[in-house]
Amino acid sequence: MIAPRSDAPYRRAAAEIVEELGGDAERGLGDAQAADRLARLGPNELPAARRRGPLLRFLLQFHNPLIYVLLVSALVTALLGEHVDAVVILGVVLANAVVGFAQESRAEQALAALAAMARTSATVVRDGRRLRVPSADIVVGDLVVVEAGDKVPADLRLVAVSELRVDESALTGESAPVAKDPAPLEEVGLADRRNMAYSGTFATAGQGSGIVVAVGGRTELGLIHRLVGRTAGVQTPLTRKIARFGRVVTVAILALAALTFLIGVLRGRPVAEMLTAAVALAVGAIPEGLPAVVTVTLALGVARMVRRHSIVRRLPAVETLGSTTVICTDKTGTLTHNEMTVTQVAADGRVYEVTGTGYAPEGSIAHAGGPARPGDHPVLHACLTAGLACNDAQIVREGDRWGPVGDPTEAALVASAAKAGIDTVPERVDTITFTSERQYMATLHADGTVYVKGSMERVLRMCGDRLTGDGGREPIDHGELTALAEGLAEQGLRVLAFARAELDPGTARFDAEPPALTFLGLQAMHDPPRQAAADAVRACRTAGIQVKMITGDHAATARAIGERIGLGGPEPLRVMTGAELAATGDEELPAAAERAEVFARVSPEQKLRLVKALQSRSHVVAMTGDGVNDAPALKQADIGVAMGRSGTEVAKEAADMILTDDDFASIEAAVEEGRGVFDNLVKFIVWALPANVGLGLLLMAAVVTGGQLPILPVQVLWLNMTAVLILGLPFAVEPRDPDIMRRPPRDPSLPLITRMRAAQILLVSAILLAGAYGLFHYEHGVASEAVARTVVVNVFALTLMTYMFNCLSLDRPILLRGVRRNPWVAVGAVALIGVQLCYTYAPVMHEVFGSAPLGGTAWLRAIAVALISYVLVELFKAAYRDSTGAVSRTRRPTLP
Ligand SMILES: Nc1ncnc2c1ncn2[C@@H]1O[C@H](COP(=O)(O)OP(=O)(O)OP(=O)(O)O)[C@@H](O)[C@H]1O
Repeated sequence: MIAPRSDAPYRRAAAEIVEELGGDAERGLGDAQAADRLARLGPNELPAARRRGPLLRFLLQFHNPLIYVLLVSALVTALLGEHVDAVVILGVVLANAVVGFAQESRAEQALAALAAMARTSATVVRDGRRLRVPSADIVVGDLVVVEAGDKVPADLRLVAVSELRVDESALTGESAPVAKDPAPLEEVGLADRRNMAYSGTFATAGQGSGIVVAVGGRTELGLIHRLVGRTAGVQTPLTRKIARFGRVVTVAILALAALTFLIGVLRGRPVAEMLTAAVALAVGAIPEGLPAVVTVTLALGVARMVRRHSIVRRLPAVETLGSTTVICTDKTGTLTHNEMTVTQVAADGRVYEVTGTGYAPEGSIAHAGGPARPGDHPVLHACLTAGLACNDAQIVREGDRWGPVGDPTEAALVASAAKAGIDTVPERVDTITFTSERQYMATLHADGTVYVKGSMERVLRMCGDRLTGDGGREPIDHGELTALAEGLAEQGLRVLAFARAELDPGTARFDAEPPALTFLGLQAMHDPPRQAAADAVRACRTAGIQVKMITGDHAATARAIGERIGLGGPEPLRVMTGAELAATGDEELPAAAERAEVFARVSPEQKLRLVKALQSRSHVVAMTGDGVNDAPALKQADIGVAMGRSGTEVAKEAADMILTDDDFASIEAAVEEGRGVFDNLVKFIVWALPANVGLGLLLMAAVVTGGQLPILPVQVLWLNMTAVLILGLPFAVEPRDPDIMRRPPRDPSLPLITRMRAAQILLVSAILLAGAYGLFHYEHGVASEAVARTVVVNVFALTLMTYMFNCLSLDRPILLRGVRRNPWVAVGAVALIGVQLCYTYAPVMHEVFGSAPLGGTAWLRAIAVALISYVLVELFKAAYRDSTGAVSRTRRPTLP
């Protein structure tokens, strides 16, 4: 890949590099020094993929078969001496390009803004203090700290590590994490990649620190990036499908236009007239605006989701969200606030009540109605001390509130210890960190004491006896303690168990596992459920979406919280534990996974199995996760959702969507937006296509029956420029249907345009054909050709207007309510009437477009067609609604 150079940083001693870069391997750079380097050398960003310049993007708007047709026809028209027509066509082509350019730029801007939001942050040491800064602000010489879950923000020459493992697959394709083991500061050591951590890779375990040797485009990732030059597109499966549909239709219509031309000429009609007919046909029938509308609607949907706290990382997720059938969610932080407060402590056979709220170290500990001074309750004292000793968190005062720094579970233990006046512990010399798999944490202190805390099951297994009030020990009764813990968990409390052991003072390290322990007690903490989450769960149930809780917590805690959030509705919750999951074979798992609402004591690996099991039952699964080990499940899920606040960079990178507020309600909101985007697209397409089909049919009918052309190319262009744009616009800002979350999820295998919608499109096309063709011949009999053509244009414009009202809901009549919900509908209607009056009466329009003034009865006839169309479509919708009876009624998804 990249030839190793003799001066490559991994071939040099870290100390030498630190000196050369003017850094400090302990205190890092100074703030001012870092700011200066940032200003001088620029941000730590990969050079943006070279974007096409605005001029090129504008010119590309002309790269479109329809535009070619128009340009050729402008040329032919000019050669025929019709200069006005030629200019009109060119004007329309230009306007079309401007509109397309503007829409595309808007979509790209929305997506660029998103990319900026999804940027990562990193930990640096500056002036001896650790800070979290945007990765872009990192400069060469910075001392960077990475921990499990972090993305390495720049190329680092490592100076110190502790069990650091790095997933370098982004760089090397090798998926097994690489153990990092740099040479000491002054040495070169093995002179290989183990000395380094590279930008764009992920720390999957342990931690380490290193000096930044390269940033941005100068990192190894940057070099590769330059070689590959990837450009991120705005395409999704849907936009691709629509673009393909557009291409097929375009080719078909061009062929049809050529055929029409040939038939006409063979029948002896003038070539110029047939050319005009063919051009009008091509212009009228090709749905040229469709792909742009789809892209813009998706981009607008993405922008709305940001306002509702979800950042979509991959555009296709917007489409998938609308068809989500199952949401698997974490408990802590997503369904609850992740604000832990210890409310009860069980020690020495007693249960103590702890008062106080939040993380404030203010409150008291009471037993049997009286205060319990820790001095009189040595086991209680030992249990609270263990909570403070085996702990990496702090509580800090912010204004008049106390907040946690670090793991909220641990911060709660700091607060409970403080309430008993315990605030110091012996110096710590070694640690076994907590992981969800390990389920405990252990610390070794200078006086030889080992403190352990973790889940009840795990800690009890390590305990041989328990501490008694007189300082002695007695055998433990597992059954009794388990019952005690479950009693607390059933109240929805998160229960941690505490234990300790004594080693020889001066022991410096843990051997593999902690020794046999003495049980101290339990602390149970309250984590208030989120009210918004409960509402959102209810909304999901109504929308036919199952919500499942997946948690590492105890089954009883999970069940109690699940009940409070309303996961099972009125029915009792079905809980499956990780152990049951492990005992269930791949064949039975899908059915079991579908049945249960709560999965407790589940490991991240089991999440992956669960997603696959649900998908095997044709579910579209959204899954949340925040840890390093959640990444595979997030990738496997149809919608991987990472937590913006608590999530690791690894999880965010694997996810399709990031919640900025970690709240379950935001997932529900995103699903709602996803459904809305889809709905609006369908509405727009169902509304827009009849104009194309109707115009195509009208022109073919005229040529086949040998009559005069009922509409000229410039008049078709007029309709495209006015009616289609003015009336199409309100669809872009159309609010979601109020009953959008009362429908079942969309079946992703269904086509965008179902049979019923296709029938509706054909119905309106037929009305347009009959109305325009009939009135053209009638008017032609009593008035001039110009008048007859003006009537045809007005029939199209007015019918598209009444049809817009039909399409505001695809299944319910909502004429007035629709206007109140979306005032742009009224604006569009009034504007359209305005421009049509201008078209009909302004002399300049007569010149340019060949229109003519209409009398009152001609207007009435055109209006009649529009109204008849409105009524017929409403009847059609009603008939369809009655025949299925399904549309707006709640329906639970049918479970096999
Ligand atoms: N910092 C910690 N130290 C020791 N034990 C812990 C710690 N945090 C949690 N535990 C114990 O481990 C169990 C599992 O915790 P874990 O963090 O895996 O659940 P969780 O992933 O937070 O739950 P959720 O999936 O709902 O977010 C908890 O029930 C608790 O008993």
